[in-house]
Amino acid sequence: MFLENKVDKSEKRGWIEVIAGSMFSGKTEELLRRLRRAGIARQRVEIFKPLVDNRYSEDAVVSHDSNSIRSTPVESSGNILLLSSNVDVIGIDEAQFFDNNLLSVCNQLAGQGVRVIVAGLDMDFKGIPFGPMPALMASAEYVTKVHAICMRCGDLAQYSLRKSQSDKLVELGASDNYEAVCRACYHKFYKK
Ligand SMILES: Nc1ncnc2c1ncn2[C@@H]1O[C@H](COP(=O)(O)OP(=O)(O)O)[C@@H](O)[C@H]1O
Ligand SMILES: Cc1cn([C@H]2C[C@H](O)[C@@H](COP(=O)(O)O)O2)c(=O)[nH]c1=O
Ligand SMILES: [Zn+2]
Repeated sequence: MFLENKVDKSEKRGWIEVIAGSMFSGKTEELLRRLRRAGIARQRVEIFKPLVDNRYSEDAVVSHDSNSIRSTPVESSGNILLLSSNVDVIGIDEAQFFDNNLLSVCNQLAGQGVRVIVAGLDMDFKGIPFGPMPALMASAEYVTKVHAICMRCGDLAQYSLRKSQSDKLVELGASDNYEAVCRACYHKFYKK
């Protein structure tokens, strides 16, 4: 379980937390948990997600278990900076879909004393690091890797297997088109 630093009223220090993993690994649930706790601590919280992610809702971050929180959809990472005055905590979901400038945006916000919590897929369906996620994981103070359960053998899963033949990097979906699988089941699927 992630434990928050105590708020030091004399000096406002920011940092970056990354929650990374495959689809269905609980990234969004963990993000929502941390943001709700920040709200209980009366911190000012803003949540952003990429405009492209309209899978469940236009203006909410929604988990696979239908938990949700209001969020602002933004077209590019630069918009996050513009919309982040007077906040203590910023949550960003589906970070893999943002441009590579997201790292600089998060570093600037952390430098201004903001706690930045980023959730996203660490790998795409090909097993390749996804968008700005690897750079964010390298720069973050805290990285939490969460795991799903392999839908084929019950082991811990870290891959998002795409069931359709599409080769596009961005293809929205859930269990209709994706399965969480472990390393062995992922490679077995591609050897067939
Ligand atoms: N294969 C799976 N492994 C673990 N949880 C799963 C799986 N398939 C569906 N779920 C559900 O998904 C929830 C996590 O959803 P969510 O936080 O939206 O994940 P993520 O953001 O990582 O895709 C779990 O609590 C569980 O109810
Ligand atoms: C692996 C992979 C996934 N996507 C899409 C599918 C979903 O819409 C999101 C991931 O959502 P989650 O909250 O992590 O379940 O990303 C994609 O576009 N490309 C991929 O390679
Ligand atoms: Zn497996």
